[in-house]
Amino acid sequence: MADPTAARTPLMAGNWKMNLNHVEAVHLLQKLSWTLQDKKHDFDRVEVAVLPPFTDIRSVQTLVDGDRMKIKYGAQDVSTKDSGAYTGEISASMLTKLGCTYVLTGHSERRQYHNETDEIVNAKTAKALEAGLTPIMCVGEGLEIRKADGHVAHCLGQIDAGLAGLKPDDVRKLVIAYEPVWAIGTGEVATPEDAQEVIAAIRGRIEETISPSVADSVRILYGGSVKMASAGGIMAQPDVDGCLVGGASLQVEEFAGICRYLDLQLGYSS
Ligand SMILES: O=C(CO)COP(=O)(O)O
Repeated sequence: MADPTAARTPLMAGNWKMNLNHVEAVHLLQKLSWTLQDKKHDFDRVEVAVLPPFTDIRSVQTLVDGDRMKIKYGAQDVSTKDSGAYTGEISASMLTKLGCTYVLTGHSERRQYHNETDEIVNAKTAKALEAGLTPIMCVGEGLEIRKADGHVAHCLGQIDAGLAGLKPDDVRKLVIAYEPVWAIGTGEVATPEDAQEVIAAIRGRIEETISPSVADSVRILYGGSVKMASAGGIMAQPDVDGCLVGGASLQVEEFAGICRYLDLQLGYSS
């Protein structure tokens, strides 16, 4: 049996999407770092990462290195190719060279607006791992599927296809994010129980198809309209290992509050 209470360091990742130029990115990151430092945030207890647009990453790298920040960073997409005539694409090794730790694969906005299939998501995830990046592979159902009660099966299908052919030790390292499409940017946050249901099913599937020890290690995040006020309840669920935050990650106080959910959790439950 997979042990849902196995020690997994929570991860709070801010997906900035197509927001903030490199100057704005530096300002926001400085403020975030000061705020977290001020509150004596323990980065070993809750890991913090930001995922800026490609054009910001070099500036983020310079700031993080120069100020020895413990905040990690990464990208929102990666090519399935190594190099060559692929206009507009960014390779995994380019991201590694910029000190990226993470890269999103299969975000629903890439699936929806760029026709990314499960096969493409699988190829991107494999490329990222090969280059030493940690993919944050996203899955999630749309509203119609949720209404028809097909959400668990849909997400497990995306998991099977996205992880196909990966080595167990690679799956152990990666991060999965469950982001119900109907909860993204809508203010419609899934209940903690909704998040737990799907995330526990994903962990169960990994236990079945890979191994219990991999299922115990892999971190699975929830994403979709997470705010400071909802983070505590979501994080109280045994299988939820962090949050992938969109809109609220652009507001320093909100995102810092989400990262500090442990300090604030008591307040939320009273
Ligand atoms: O898509 C998301 C993060 O990747 C969620 O976005 P929101 O937090 O803005 O709903």
